[in-house]
Order: sequence, then C-alpha cells, then structure tokens
Amino acid sequence: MADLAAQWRLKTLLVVPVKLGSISQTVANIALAEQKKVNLGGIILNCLEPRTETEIEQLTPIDLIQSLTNCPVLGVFPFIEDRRDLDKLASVVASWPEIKLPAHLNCLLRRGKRHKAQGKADSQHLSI
Ligand SMILES: Nc1ncnc2c1ncn2[C@@H]1O[C@H](COP(=O)(O)OP(=O)(O)OP(=O)(O)O)[C@@H](O)[C@H]1O
Ligand SMILES: C[C@H](N)[C@@H](CCCCCC(=O)O)NC(=O)O
Repeated sequence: MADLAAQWRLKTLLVVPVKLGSISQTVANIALAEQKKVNLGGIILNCLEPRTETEIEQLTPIDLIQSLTNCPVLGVFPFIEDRRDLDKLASVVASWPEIKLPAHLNCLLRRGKRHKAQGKADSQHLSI
C-alpha cells in the first residue's frame, strides 16, 4: 500500500490504534512512510475500545508523538459503538480543531448534516 500511495502521490493519513506500544509503532511507521516517500498528511489516533482522556494521553501522548515524528496529530477518533450512526461520526470529525479535512471526511460531514436535517424533517412531519 505504501508503494501505491507514493506512486500515486496520494495524501496519506496514518491511523494509529490507541494502545500500549503505539508510540514506537507510530515512530516506526512514519519512518517507513518517509523512506517510501509517502506524502504524509498527518496522524489520526483511533480508539479500538472505550478510553478515558487520561488513558489516551498516557498511551498516545500527542506532543511526544508529534515531536518524535515531526508529523501533526490531526485528531482523536473515539470508540464508536454504532459506526452507522452518521450524526455521531460527523460530530466527531466536526469537533476536530482547525484542520483541513481530507475530501472523504468532508463528504462524511456533509452526509452527517444531511442525515440530521432529514431526521428533523421527519419528526416535524410526525408531530403535525
Ligand atoms: N473507533 C472505533 N470505534 C469502534 N470500533 C472500531 C473503531 N475503529 C475500529 N473499530 C473496529 O475494529 C475493527 C478493525 O477495524 P478496521 O477494519 O478499520 O481496522 P484495519 O486496521 O483496517 O484492519 P486490517 O488492517 O486488519 O484490515 C473493526 O471491526 C472495527 O469495527
Ligand atoms: C514509550 C514506552 N516506553 C513504550 C512502551 C511500549 C511497550 C510495548 C510492549 C509491547 O508492544 O508488547 N510505549 C510505546 O512505545 O507506546
């Protein structure tokens, strides 16, 4: 995959699972990506299970990861019970501060908003 991403000059995000060993895994994967000349856009931290803020900070300290990799951490994705819940997905992405979202995440945001708007329209309709 790294070869394809490099050859096609795709902007690439590294998704890092929040767990013990993540720091060294991230450093290794970023180094590998740079060696392969992948165009890195940043890092997303992803919770594969419910995590507290403290756990996230301990397992994947953002400042340390950024300083070791020289690559921005763009956001933290929480554990999401129902991944079909577009409102929830959209609200997670929308809460990420001042980042230029890759096209597919902007698309998710628009879908989430549309979904929400449709939900509202339905409940108004039902209440008439
Ligand atoms: N933020 C999250 N919240 C809830 N479940 C998650 C989350 N991230 C991943 N998962 C779950 O973890 C599993 C693995 O996720 P996913 O397929 O995205 O990982 P992957 O790294 O692409 O796996 P592989 O490389 O083996 O294909 C899936 O069942 C998915 O539902
Ligand atoms: C910075 C810490 N010394 C380090 C400890 C990792 C232990 C990993 C054990 C394992 O992967 O089985 N954490 C980390 O790389 O995320």
